[in-house]
Amino acid sequence: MAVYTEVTDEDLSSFAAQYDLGAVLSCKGIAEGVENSNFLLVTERGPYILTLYEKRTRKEDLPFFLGLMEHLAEKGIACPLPVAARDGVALRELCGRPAVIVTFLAGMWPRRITPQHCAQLGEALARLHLAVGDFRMERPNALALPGWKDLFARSAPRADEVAPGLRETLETELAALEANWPAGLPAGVIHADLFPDNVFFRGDSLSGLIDFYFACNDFLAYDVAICINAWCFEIDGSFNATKARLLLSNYRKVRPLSRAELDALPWLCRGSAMRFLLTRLYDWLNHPPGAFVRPKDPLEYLRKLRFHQTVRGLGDYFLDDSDAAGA
Ligand SMILES: Nc1ncnc2c1ncn2[C@@H]1O[C@H](COP(=O)(O)OP(=O)(O)O)[C@@H](O)[C@H]1O
Ligand SMILES: N[C@@H](CCOP(=O)(O)O)C(=O)O
Repeated sequence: MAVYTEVTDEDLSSFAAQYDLGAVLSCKGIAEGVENSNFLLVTERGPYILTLYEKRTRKEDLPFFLGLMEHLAEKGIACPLPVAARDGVALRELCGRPAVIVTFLAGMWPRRITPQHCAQLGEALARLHLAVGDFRMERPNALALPGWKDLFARSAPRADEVAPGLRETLETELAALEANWPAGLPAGVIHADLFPDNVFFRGDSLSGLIDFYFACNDFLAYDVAICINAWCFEIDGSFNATKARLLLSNYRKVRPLSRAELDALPWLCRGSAMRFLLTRLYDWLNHPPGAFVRPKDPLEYLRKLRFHQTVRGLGDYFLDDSDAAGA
């Protein structure tokens, strides 16, 4: 994350006094991430994460996110669990922001992605998709086509400052996505931001998933496309087919992918590239002065988008049906 809201010692002590967590021993802003303000809060009971929800996280969506984490934890998915204060309520307010304490998840996110990380990710993503099958709350995806158009409209006047011709590229691609976006694929609750920094490993084993604050209802295969973009490209921009093959084959061992989902992958990958290109572009152009945050590079996602624009089917990803659909 980042830290957008500073919390004074006095604010923190009266906030923590509402919980049965003992005295606060330390509270330190976490530099990673970009969306919300996160602090590592150490109390007499151990380490916790204190999150203050910022700009893109709407207060009315918080019961969905917190309910989802509780549901997943009950289903045996390792993820943070909201901690209730003495009155039984987890969602509170601190420094004028909605705020929650969640349990601390041990592990580290992988700085250098290996094919084995991708294999474990594929299985964990499919398990997540099965585990939410009976989660009854819903949240439409605010960052689907209408949300992309809105972000584009707000960034378009200055887009060419980031790369010459970017405005026109985005406009043309949005029209193509609108004309070709798949319909009727299997849908459910997706994580929607399962990047390497949201997946923890202990040693070589995946130990848990965090950051459910973009979770929403959408096509399950769109979550797969988000992961392909986030995990299967190298720093030099090249696509790593071995990583994608392992991600897909381990996913489908738990949840098979239909023919329609496979055929839709190129468009889902283009849409996912567009989504992260647009949020990064908007954040790049609207960086809050003085905030403790490192905006992410929008052009990384422009390069990924350009790659997917050349793809016509699974073969262009050097994948075939047996990699993805089942042997
Ligand atoms: N439950 C948790 N357990 C351990 N570390 C966490 C937990 N939640 C967040 N973190 C730490 O905070 C960082 C940012 O959290 P994240 O939820 O990704 O923030 P944001 O929503 O702002 O992107 C993570 O990379 C991790 O280092
Ligand atoms: N994953 C997004 C940014 C959101 O950051 P996170 O800290 O919530 O993972 C991106 O890379 O653009």
